[in-house]
Amino acid sequence: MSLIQPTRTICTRCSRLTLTINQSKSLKFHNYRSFASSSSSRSTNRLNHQNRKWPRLALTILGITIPTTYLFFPNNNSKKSLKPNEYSDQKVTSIKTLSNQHKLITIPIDFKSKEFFENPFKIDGNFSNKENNEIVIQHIMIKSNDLQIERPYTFINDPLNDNEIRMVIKRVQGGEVGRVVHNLKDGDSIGVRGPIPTFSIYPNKYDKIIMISTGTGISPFLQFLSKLSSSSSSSNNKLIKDKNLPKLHLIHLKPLKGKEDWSNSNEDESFLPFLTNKSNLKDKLKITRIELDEFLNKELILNSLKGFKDIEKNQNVLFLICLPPNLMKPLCGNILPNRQGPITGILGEMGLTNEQVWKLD
Ligand SMILES: Cc1cc2nc3c(=O)[nH]c(=O)nc-3n(C[C@H](O)[C@H](O)[C@H](O)COP(=O)(O)OP(=O)(O)OC[C@H]3O[C@@H](n4cnc5c(N)ncnc54)[C@H](O)[C@@H]3O)c2cc1C
Repeated sequence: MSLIQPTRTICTRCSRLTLTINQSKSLKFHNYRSFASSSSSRSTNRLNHQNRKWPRLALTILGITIPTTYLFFPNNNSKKSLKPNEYSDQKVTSIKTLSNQHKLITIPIDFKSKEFFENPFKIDGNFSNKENNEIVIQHIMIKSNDLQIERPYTFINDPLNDNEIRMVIKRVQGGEVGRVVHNLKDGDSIGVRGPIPTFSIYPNKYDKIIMISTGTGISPFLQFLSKLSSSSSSSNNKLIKDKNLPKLHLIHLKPLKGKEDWSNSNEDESFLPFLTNKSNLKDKLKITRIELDEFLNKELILNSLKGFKDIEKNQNVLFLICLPPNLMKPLCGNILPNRQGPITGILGEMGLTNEQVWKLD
């Protein structure tokens, strides 16, 4: 059975869309009504009679063919795949309130978008070295249509595993994109581009990886641990197996008194209670919570790093730090414009270098 496809043309006179079935029996929807109403002679009536039949037949054919055509040849504009360099409207399928300031946002990803997670590219533009188990931590950009500004957000899960990206978005006072996201309702759409690489890491290269965060600074670590967990449990990845995983230590500062500890809730399976139960990370992952006392307390940090002394001189330790400037500075020194800056503060005093400490925005 052959499909009769209407040809789409734009009328040069009136610029309106014209659907044409077969060039010889051109049916111009926008002309039909005026043609029929203006005819008065017999011949015109006969023509009218014929024409009355044609539209009915044509409409019947179109009624069958347009939906069929749409099914098999969907319009390109309807595809909503993610692209790193171009915004597309993405549907937000779930919005959960985690605290007064935090919302958990879920955006499903389609089959085509998966390639960016399956074969992620790195900051240097090259594809990740999957054979050597390189893991790329990624973020997406969300834009505010009102002000035409964009902000980066790091998802907390492994999209390849979950077919969706999930993010925790904090609303800060006077914040524009935070306001836009917090006003969304389930089913609304938002402009997204990405994924974009944040940093990449070869976990097998290290004996121990220590991650220190507070608030939404934990997001890159939740993503890293989710990706590590799914790659170590995947049967086709022979190299990252439990025994090859580094020791993992996540030190997450507790929120100030009176604020909700969303990362310790059961609201999402990337959060701490689920991470600690992931069978393939269980023996490797240690989670320490530190009471945040406005300022970073050296004693508390050193206490939480107990056992670290054993490997202090070991080159194979990596610190990943994602803290706001007021906490980053006393721990390891602030990030300088366009570069990491020297390792100072508590970690600097311990003799750690830029090789062993990565500061994250
Ligand atoms: C790589 C990367 C990943 C990120 N991932 C996340 C994420 O997963 N979740 C998330 O919530 N944010 C994340 N951020 C921060 C985010 O991109 C925005 O900076 C933040 O949401 C504020 O944007 P806004 O438009 O709402 O506020 P803006 O209009 O940019 O800021 C309004 C005011 O709030 C201040 N402000 C900005 N951020 C904070 C803050 N954290 N605390 C207090 N005051 C602040 C600004 O200085 C300004 O005065 C990430 C940033 C980077 C660089």
